[in-house]
Amino acid sequence: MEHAFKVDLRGIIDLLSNHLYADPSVFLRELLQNSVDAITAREHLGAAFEPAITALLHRAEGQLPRLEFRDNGVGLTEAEVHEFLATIGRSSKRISEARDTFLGQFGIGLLSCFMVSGEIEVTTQSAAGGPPVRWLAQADGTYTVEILPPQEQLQPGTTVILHAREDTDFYFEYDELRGALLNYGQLLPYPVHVSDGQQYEHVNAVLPPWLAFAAGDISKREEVLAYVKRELDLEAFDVLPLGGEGSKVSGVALILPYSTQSGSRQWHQVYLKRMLLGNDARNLLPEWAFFVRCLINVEGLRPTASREAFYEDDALSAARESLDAQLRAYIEQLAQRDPARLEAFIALHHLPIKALAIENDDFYRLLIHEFTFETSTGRLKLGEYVQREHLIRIVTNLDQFRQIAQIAGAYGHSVINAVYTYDVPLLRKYTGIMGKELEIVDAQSYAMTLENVNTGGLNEFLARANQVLKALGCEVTIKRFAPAALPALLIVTEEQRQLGDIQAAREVADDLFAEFLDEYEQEYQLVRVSQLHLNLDHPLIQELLHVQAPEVFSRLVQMLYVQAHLLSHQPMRSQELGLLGAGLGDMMRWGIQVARQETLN
Ligand SMILES: Nc1ncnc2c1ncn2[C@@H]1O[C@H](COP(=O)(O)OP(=O)(O)OP(=O)(O)O)[C@@H](O)[C@H]1O
Repeated sequence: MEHAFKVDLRGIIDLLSNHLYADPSVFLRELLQNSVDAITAREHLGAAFEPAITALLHRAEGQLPRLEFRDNGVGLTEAEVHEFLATIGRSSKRISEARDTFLGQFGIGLLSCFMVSGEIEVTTQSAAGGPPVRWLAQADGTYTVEILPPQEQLQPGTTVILHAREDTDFYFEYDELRGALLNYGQLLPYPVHVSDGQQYEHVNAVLPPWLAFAAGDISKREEVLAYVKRELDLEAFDVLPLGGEGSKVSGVALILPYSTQSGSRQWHQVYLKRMLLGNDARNLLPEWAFFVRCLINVEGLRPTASREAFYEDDALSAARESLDAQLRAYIEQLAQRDPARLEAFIALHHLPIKALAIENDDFYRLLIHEFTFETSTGRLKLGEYVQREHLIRIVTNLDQFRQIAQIAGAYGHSVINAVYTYDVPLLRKYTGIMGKELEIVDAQSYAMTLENVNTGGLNEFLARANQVLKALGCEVTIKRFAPAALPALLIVTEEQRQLGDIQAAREVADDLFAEFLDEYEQEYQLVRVSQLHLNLDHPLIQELLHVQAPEVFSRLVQMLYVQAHLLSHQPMRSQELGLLGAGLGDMMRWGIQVARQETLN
């Protein structure tokens, strides 16, 4: 036996309201869209008429409001009412030859009215003639069809009547209704009016200036920026037109005036055939473009049933590629025409731009020289850096960078501090794309490049100096290096640095934490010592070689150590602070002694 499916309309309404549509106000979008389609269909018949869509609110004392939504479109015959209004999923538009010109196609949109009204009443006069028909549908899935007496003067068109419920009263307030119609219908090609008997408005009388700007009128630029500031509360960094001749997409991209991250919530205004679809263009814009907000109208794409996104098809890919190319072109043009503005743009949005450069070679070539890095010779654009250096030297740890930065300059090197997000992959890519070698530098291997000294005659001196600093875990070497004004350089290994941190923490910790730190410290006891490189080219070191008095010698070596320690930006432990205090005390005492001696003489 063959049976027909039964449909539980309440289940379907629940599905639509809770799972398909973002919020109940979309019933107005669906009504608008049906009216626009009906007017378009009537125009296809070649009829001459003034298209009009009107939303009329009726509010009577003590009663819930009623909305009459009228259009003078093609209307429906009795047979069409049964076929299209009363059959869920059946749409006159899908079977039409002109289906591409219509907004609707799924045959479910009208049901969204049940989200705000217990019944839907449709009165319609077909452009094909015949009597007017009234269709009255209940949310329980029952409906009646009534043939009304023919009226000579009646123009084709359709009126949908909805009755507010207690819980949906809000959507029937004049301001709310006007706002929603403006939101959805601002760009529609047919006039949309709203009235409650006292107030009246032509909702889409004024088109927003971005439409003309997108169509090529660049004189509208300032107007667009002012409009965006007023209506969207956005002081855009820049605005660029999207689309162009023959494009399915036309609109504007607003460059955000603040930094944003890829995960942050994004809004756009996306219109399909000039009807607002929603605020999400996620599948229309390239992923990397999270620093733009778009106001955009799309012509040849298919919406999903919820009408809040587009079908993933070839047309969508083509539109996305075209937007991708236009946003890139904007950045390219900034690079060529307005370097100062590009700099400001990069400063704002460097993270997404760097991410894009890492993944895209063309983009990399275009912008890599524009990125600014901290180097041992100040902040530099990579373009300036590579002109000066024959090798790119990068340091990936901040402490190491500080140590190396002290001496690199004297060797004619500049090193890049590459500790920030994307720096390393971005710079590493340079060799492959631009052909310049890159070296990741660390402080110890860098210290190896200091010039060794024949220590033959200095062994005794080195033994004494090492004896002084042994308790601090520091080994003394003697080298020649530039700058000659730097008497000593302290190089601390990563492990040693952590030990320094642990010891500094241990000194201020309470008992329980101190115990834990003690244990932790044990693990680090075996690590290599730090190294104090004394600079033989420095006059002070030359003199130190001849100092015999043990007390003076120790103090001088300790003070050289403390000075180098300070310059290396290491945390000062109580040992170093103690040495600094005692050393300064001695220096002052000795100075006073010398002064006294001079007075006596
Ligand atoms: N204002 C109207 N004038 C003339 N016909 C209408 C009107 N509103 C609805 N219809 C008819 O009712 C059918 C069903 O409308 P409904 O809004 O449910 O779906 P649709 O517009 O075809 O598709 P979608 O679900 O994508 O909106 C339409 O295909 C159209 O034939």
